[in-house]
Amino acid sequence: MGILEKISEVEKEISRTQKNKATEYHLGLLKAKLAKYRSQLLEPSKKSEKGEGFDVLKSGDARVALIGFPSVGKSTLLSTLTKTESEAASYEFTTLTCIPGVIDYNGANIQLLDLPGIIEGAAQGKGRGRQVIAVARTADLVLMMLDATKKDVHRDLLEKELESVGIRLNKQKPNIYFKIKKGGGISFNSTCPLTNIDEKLVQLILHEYKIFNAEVLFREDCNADELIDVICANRVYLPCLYVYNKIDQITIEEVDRIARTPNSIVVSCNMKLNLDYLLSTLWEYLSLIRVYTKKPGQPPDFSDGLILRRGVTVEHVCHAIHRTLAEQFKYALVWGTSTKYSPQRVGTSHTMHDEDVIQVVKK
Ligand SMILES: Nc1nc2c(ncn2[C@@H]2O[C@H](COP(=O)(O)OP(=O)(O)OP(=O)(O)O)[C@@H](O)[C@H]2O)c(=O)[nH]1
Ligand SMILES: [K+]
Ligand SMILES: [Mg+2]
Repeated sequence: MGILEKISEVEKEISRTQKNKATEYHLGLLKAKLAKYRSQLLEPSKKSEKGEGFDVLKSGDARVALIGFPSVGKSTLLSTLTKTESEAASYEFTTLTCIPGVIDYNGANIQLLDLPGIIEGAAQGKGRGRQVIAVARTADLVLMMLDATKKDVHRDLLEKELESVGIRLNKQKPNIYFKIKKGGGISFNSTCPLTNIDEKLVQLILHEYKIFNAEVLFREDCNADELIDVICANRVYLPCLYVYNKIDQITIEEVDRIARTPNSIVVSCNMKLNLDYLLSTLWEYLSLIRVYTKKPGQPPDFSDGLILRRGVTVEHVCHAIHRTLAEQFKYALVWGTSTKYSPQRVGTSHTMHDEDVIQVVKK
């Protein structure tokens, strides 16, 4: 019997079995069996190694990857926040591929990717861990879903998995200037006192990587790990939101404690608790802003804002409106929190805020 047949046999048996006190144990065993078969299905065979079903086209204004242990409620969240249905069930490894959905929020399209659960050893290729992690690297944000009824070890384990493949969560890229040279040895400098590393250690590390000519300038007090990250150059720095699901199952004191930990949000997907707050936090963490355009003598077009990133300037806005607008730019009028007066006349280098209104005046 093939693995898929075994799975469907067990599924049939589960649906045949009446749910009551007497069958509790039997049902539990069946579910464990189902999870075992499903995890076997996840073992990378030569075929699935390539990541079939995982190369989903990037679309929309931002991409969010759902990472978590099996059965924490990832698919339930996707089905709740988007128009896409992703199968959710009480057994582990229900989801086997990458399922994209779209969150429509503040006029932005945020691509949400439901993924198979990952477990310890994922980075080494356990289950579909490697494919899942590869998808996470392409995201603008990791939404790490955790089961609020379980201990915090899950969070540490997942962080370690992602760390081990070069994903850095809620960390800035170390401020070290590093450039490999053709000759001249290693030039080492710093603009601040270094308490974790010295010239000798830097040299040792660089030699380990067979680098003998380079310029290294520490602009902050970094340690050896951070230097290695810069040398390796393939690290990705992603914001991460820890979303604790199933708070309907824990005490209010526990909810309160978890909600106070950094970068964490408490929700219940089943009860639809706190999902609005989750969305507004996602928006913040993705650094998304809306900018509304206005034609002279007309009210702003609030129905169709431009979705941009925090920190964009008027020049970026011009490019987003039309390819050639920046060349014809004379000045712009801006209303909103980015200016002292409303409206204020600004140039191309002015930085825009969320919900600003702009009117571009051409030459
Ligand atoms: N009590 C409670 N159960 C929930 C909640 N959200 C989801 N669940 C249940 O948790 C189980 C697993 O949900 P899924 O959405 O399949 O979880 P998943 O993380 O996608 O699981 P895999 O795809 O197997 O990794 C289901 O039985 C859900 O009904 C919640 O807020 N509270
Ligand atoms: K599940
Ligand atoms: Mg799922």
